[in-house]
Amino acid sequence: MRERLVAGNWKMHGSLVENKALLDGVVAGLTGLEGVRCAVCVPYPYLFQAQFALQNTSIQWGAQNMSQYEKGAYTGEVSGAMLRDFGCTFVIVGHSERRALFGEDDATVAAKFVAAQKAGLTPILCVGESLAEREQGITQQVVERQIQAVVDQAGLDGFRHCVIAYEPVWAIGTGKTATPEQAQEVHAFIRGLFAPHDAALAQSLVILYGGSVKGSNAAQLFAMPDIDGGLIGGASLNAEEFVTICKAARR
Ligand SMILES: O=C[C@H](O)COP(=O)(O)O
Repeated sequence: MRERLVAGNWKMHGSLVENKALLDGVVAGLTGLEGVRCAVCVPYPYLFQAQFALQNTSIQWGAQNMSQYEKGAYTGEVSGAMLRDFGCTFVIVGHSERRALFGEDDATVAAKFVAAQKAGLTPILCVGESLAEREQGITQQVVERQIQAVVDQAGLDGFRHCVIAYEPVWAIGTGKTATPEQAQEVHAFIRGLFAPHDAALAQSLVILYGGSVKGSNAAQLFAMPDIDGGLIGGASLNAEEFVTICKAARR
């Protein structure tokens, strides 16, 4: 049986004071919870704060981006090894905000995926179509292209130690959630891309849904056969809401 995972993506939110309350609330709410792995992906400056608060808990932590380069003259960049130094398990790569606002193309995302694994991190690879692409009926082509770019650099083997997050861009931060059926259709499609090459790998892939997941809609989404958990933006900034979502993902 595939494991369940719920990861929070705080995006560019928080402060030392706010984070303390949020982390305390998450720890209190999730202590003793079994049947689901929980994590938070925090802004770089707060990695140490997350590590300090979560190190003796079952909750894991990670970053929201990293450099594709190992080290060197790359002003402003953060390497995978640096994230490991702060105990990160996960790093998000290819979030649609990085793709759309910071010019990350498929090849760059793939290079980051490879660099993350090299550093011992588990990449959470985000894929998903825009509203225009959905309306053109090319959701599957877009998602396949984004995944193929990573297969080209990481090989199929690269997918043995990663998480995929399907995040339709039109559902991110908009309050407009994909219906469980819409999400399931794409999740099954993603799994199906791997099945002809390696059926066991396809079955073992952890595929999260992201896009306006809330305490009130999480259970219906997580009830779908190919949805293994969620990547949670806005709702991960509220401890009670995040805990509710994590509980909804329990097996
Ligand atoms: O990484 C998380 C996604 O972008 C979803 O964000 P959201 O839950 O605020 O819609």
